[in-house]
Amino acid sequence: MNYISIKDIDSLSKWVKSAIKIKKNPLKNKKLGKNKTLIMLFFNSSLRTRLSTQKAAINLGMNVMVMNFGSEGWTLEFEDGAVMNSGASEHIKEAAEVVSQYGDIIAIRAFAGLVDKEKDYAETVISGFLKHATVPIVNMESAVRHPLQSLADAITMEEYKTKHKPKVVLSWAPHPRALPQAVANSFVEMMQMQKDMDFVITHPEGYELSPEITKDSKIEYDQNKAFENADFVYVKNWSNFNDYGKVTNSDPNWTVTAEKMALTNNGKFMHCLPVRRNVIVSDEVIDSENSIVIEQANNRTYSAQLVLQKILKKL
Ligand SMILES: CCC[C@H](NC(=O)CCC(=O)O)C(=O)O
Ligand SMILES: NC(=O)OP(=O)(O)O
Repeated sequence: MNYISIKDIDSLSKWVKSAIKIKKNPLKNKKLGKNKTLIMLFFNSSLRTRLSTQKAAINLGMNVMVMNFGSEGWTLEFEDGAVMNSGASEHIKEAAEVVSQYGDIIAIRAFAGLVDKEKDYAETVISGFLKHATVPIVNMESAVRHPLQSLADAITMEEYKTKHKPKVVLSWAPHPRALPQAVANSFVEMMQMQKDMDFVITHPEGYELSPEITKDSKIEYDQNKAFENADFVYVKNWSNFNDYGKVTNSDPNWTVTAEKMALTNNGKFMHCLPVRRNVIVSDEVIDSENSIVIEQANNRTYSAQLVLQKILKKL
């Protein structure tokens, strides 16, 4: 069993309930991971994913090895049949098979390069590990998806929802750098699995996410209209998908302010973090009692622990 996409989950409601049960007694399965090793490979920076996934493994009694592959590992070649006479020092085939000798589960973070859309949306890096590794693979944010994050998001909304069918808004906000679409993609895919939520995506025209992700999800180009009567406001920047990897809009009118949150139904503010204060969201909003970003980050441990637990039980 691998965990690459939120769609690897057979029943989101059952997984969310199981994660909340784990949260109530996180050391219940302390023996399950005894003498099993989680290897975490980071091609990019992390705070929450690195610490929460390691904490989850420790809660299950696992050994953990962490490597900053991006700065400490060899440059990898992902093309089969490549003549390796230039940059790459090692082929993914050897790297994945060798790492598989040292661990029982491999977790990988490798962000989108945001240069070659085809390469990124082919999930080249994590697909290379999936193809050549001989142990299960967990996605800690790939080019296209961040399923540990969106499972934690689902757990958090379950804990904080106050009505049967809450209105949930995914809102773009400006950012000075070109960021991946992965977090937004996984949030959309998770929301499409929710049975009783009213979901809308809001962003400037031209900032549509991949239509293969959004499918028939509702899109509202007027942010204020989207915020009206919302119960949850999930905010995330992403770089342009159509003009791939570019920052073509930095409009500060999309920054989430108290005035915009006043349009909601006393809505909760959510963000995966890290967040650029006073660019993505004002201090007033993220410091308000309606902000649940810290509990959302806390739930990353239980999202990861449920995934690892399910994989360990199948080893
Ligand atoms: C969980 C989010 C990870 C990453 N975020 C960033 O790279 C933010 C970097 C910055 O704000 O400088 C992203 O947007 O995918
Ligand atoms: N939300 C999240 O994945 O945070 P990090 O990038 O700090 O791991």
